[in-house]
Amino acid sequence: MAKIIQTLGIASCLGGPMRTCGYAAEMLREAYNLKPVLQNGLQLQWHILYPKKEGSKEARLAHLYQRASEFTRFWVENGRTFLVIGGDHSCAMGTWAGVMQGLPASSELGLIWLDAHMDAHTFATTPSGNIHGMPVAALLGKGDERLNAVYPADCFIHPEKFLLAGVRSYEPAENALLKTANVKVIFAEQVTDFAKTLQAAVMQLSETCSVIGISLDLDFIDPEDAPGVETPVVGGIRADALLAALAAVKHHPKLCGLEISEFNPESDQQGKTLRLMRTIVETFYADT
Ligand SMILES: NC(=[NH2+])NCCC[C@H](N)C(=O)O
Repeated sequence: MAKIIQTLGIASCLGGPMRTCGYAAEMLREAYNLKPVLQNGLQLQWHILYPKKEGSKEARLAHLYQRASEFTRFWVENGRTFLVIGGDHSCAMGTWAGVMQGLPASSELGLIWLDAHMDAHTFATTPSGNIHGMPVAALLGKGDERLNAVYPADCFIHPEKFLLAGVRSYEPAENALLKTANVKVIFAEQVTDFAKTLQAAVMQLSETCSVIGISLDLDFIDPEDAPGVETPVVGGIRADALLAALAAVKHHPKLCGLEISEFNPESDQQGKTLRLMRTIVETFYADT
């Protein structure tokens, strides 16, 4: 019997600087169409959302993330494991807002955020104006008015249930926001055995949370292994170490799903990052 994973593609690059990172879901779906036999009969059931054609960037994102949140909310309410394929990483605002809405209380969610960046800016502090540098602030309830208008819910992650790992590029203002909120940050240079780091994170969150999610920005991975991202930063965790870590935690009963973001086909090298995305999905969801 095939194992069916509900998969939401959020085909938008509106939050990032590049114009091609919205294609990840379609490209991954195509890769599965060409080679559909997956490990252990894993099957992805695709739902792909596209932004509206009209309106301001922020209004289009608000609408898109509202729709995305309805999917994850429904899946969580029904106890289904899911996969989300962004889009730029601002898609996390839709994904995890929906998860919290599907839970009896937002405090039941623990989120592990794997990223080279902190993504904890607001419109007041952003150096680039790019919303993909802001989803963490929004999810923690630390957004400014303009950012909150994009965020689709009024429930937020509790800072002690949010953990950021792999960071190696950030600006002082976002670091200050996380420090004030008391969020735990594990910098890339502090990681020696990532499987141990991830296992410890899952164990820690599982003590107080009923549901745990993982949000992966592909730029968490070293650009040597994942060159196809919008904002690469050297010194990341190698792909093998990430795969070993995902394999080590994937059977934890509280894990509700994985989100993968920031794939940029324009800077990929011979399909390396696309193949890695597929391997990540198979490693995380296949039964063995
Ligand atoms: N999701 C990402 N790739 N974020 C990168 C953000 C980079 C920089 N801190 C900015 O705000 O512009």
